[in-house]
Amino acid sequence: MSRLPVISSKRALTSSSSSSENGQDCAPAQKRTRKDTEPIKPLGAATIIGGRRPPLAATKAPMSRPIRGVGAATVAAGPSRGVLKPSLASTVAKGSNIKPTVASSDAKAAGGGGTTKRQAWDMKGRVSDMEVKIRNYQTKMKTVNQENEVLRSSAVQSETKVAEMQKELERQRSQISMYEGQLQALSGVRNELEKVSSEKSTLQKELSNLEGKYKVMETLRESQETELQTLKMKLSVQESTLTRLQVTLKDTEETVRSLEETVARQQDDLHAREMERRRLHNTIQELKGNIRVFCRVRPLVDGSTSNHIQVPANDLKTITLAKTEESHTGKTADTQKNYNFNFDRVFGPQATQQEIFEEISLLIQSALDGYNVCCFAYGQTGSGKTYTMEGDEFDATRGVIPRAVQQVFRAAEKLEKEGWEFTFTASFVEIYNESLRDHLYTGKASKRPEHDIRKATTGEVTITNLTYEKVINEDQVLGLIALANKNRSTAQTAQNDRSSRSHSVFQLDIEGVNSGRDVKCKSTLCLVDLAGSERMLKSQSQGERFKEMTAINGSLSNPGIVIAALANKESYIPYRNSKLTYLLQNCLGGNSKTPMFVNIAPEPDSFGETLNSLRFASKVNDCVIGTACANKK
Ligand SMILES: Nc1ncnc2c1ncn2[C@@H]1O[C@H](COP(=O)(O)OP(=O)(O)OP(=O)(O)O)[C@@H](O)[C@H]1O
Repeated sequence: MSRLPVISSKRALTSSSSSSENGQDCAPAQKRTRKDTEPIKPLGAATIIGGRRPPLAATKAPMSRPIRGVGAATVAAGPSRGVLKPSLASTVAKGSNIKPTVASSDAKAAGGGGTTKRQAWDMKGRVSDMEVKIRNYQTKMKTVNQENEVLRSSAVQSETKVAEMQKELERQRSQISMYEGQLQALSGVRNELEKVSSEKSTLQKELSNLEGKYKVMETLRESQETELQTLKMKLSVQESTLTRLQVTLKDTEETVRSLEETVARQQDDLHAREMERRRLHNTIQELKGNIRVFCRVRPLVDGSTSNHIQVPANDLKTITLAKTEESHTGKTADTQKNYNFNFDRVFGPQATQQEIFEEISLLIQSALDGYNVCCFAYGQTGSGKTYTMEGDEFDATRGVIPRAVQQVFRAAEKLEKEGWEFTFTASFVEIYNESLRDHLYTGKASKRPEHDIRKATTGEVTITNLTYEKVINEDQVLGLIALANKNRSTAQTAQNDRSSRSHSVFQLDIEGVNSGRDVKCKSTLCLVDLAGSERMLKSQSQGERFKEMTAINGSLSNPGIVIAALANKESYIPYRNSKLTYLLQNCLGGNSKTPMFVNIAPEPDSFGETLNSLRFASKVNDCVIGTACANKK
């Protein structure tokens, strides 16, 4: 179909080429053909034969008017039906070449048979020419018709070909659509392939990762295998060692059994020796005296030495108080009066807290052996009683109470290894003006309870509503002492000089049980910081102050009176004379050990009070109370 224009042009070319082949004569003839409306029919010649024509028209007609062959016409129509083969085209070209032949025949005819021109009058000749011409034309027509037939058959062939080609086209189209379908399927496949390939690359990455991990695991496995081998070797070594050790163990168990028997025997020995030690220890203490009095001289505030107090360096038991009496007349020399006192030990101003404690530590030890121990500090205000009993917070300056507590807990710890179990109960009470105040009270001040001293039928003395705190170590006791000091300073603020005029009694009740030996012991360690011992002139004291002074004086002298009564083995011991003696009755009797510190102030103006203190202490020192016995069951 698309080749039609090409064929037309070919046809045009063929036509033009044929024109050029025919020479110039043909071209004007074609032009004329287009202008003429009426073609000249061949029959016209016959008509021409019969009629007369002007010579010009007669000569002109065969020259100018080409006879259009049927074949030529058919050829013109032919190309529109399809593609012409080159052979056909040449045939057509040949067909178209007929024109010049006819034209030349015409020319011959017109010329009257070749180069000879017919005369006008030679009608016969001219007719014959015409007939020749007609015959030529007829021959030509036949040829053209034949060619036409050829062309037709060729066209039919072409149509068949076209139909075949259309069929082919259809087939190819369906093939194309099939291919397109396949292509679509293939593009799906390609997508699938791309997906698969991306999955593949992911899997490859994973694979390479896994390979890496595998390598690591492999290395690990190898190292673990090596380790396993080493362990196996060690195990086998250890197994053989174990076998050896098991044999040794049996031997050792035998040895342990025999050693245990030895230990048990030795523990029995140890216990017997411990009991013997206690007995001997306490015999020594008793020989030394259950009442022991120590004198301690406080250093002067400026560090200088006091002239009226003499503590000989070579005699640790004597103190001399020297008084220079001026001559009344002035004629005689001043006389010096010496007051000599003997005590269990005299400590000069340089004595340390450690030295002080060492002196009583053996007595404190007795508290764990079941003996009641009551340690007093006696002396005028400011003489150093509290310093001796409590001391300062630093290790070197700690007083008797913290050191005693430390010793008791350490000794208890050692005794626990020998089967003893101890329980400790602490209390801290103040006796002021014959009334009791709990130093460990932590409640509201307005709700402070009243206290009273009670004696049970067992002989045990307790204070009602008092805080009795179970303690298990030294630190807890130190915490309670700190609480007591806080309570005391609060009371001190409310009432001036109260602490100087009150007694502070720290008590540690000790109960020990040795269930293995079926032994029990019970004792009380009492550490008492007495009120200032200075005497007040009765004339200076009135009302409450007088009452207070009487109470202090009574309670201070009453321990001495009680001790004296005990020493004299009197039938009535006046414990009830004061709250202090009533509270401490179990610690003052024959069942107790009583160390007492008499503290003296070195200032010259304290001479009188110092003399009084030393006299009182000396009296106590002279008392010999009966043999103490431990509270053991
Ligand atoms: N041996 C000593 N060495 C150094 N300083 C001491 C000594 N004895 C006492 N002092 C100091 O002297 C001052 C008075 O002592 P302390 O308070 O112990 O006297 P006290 O007899 O308890 O008085 P009070 O009856 O008023 O309670 C305190 O500052 C104390 O630190």
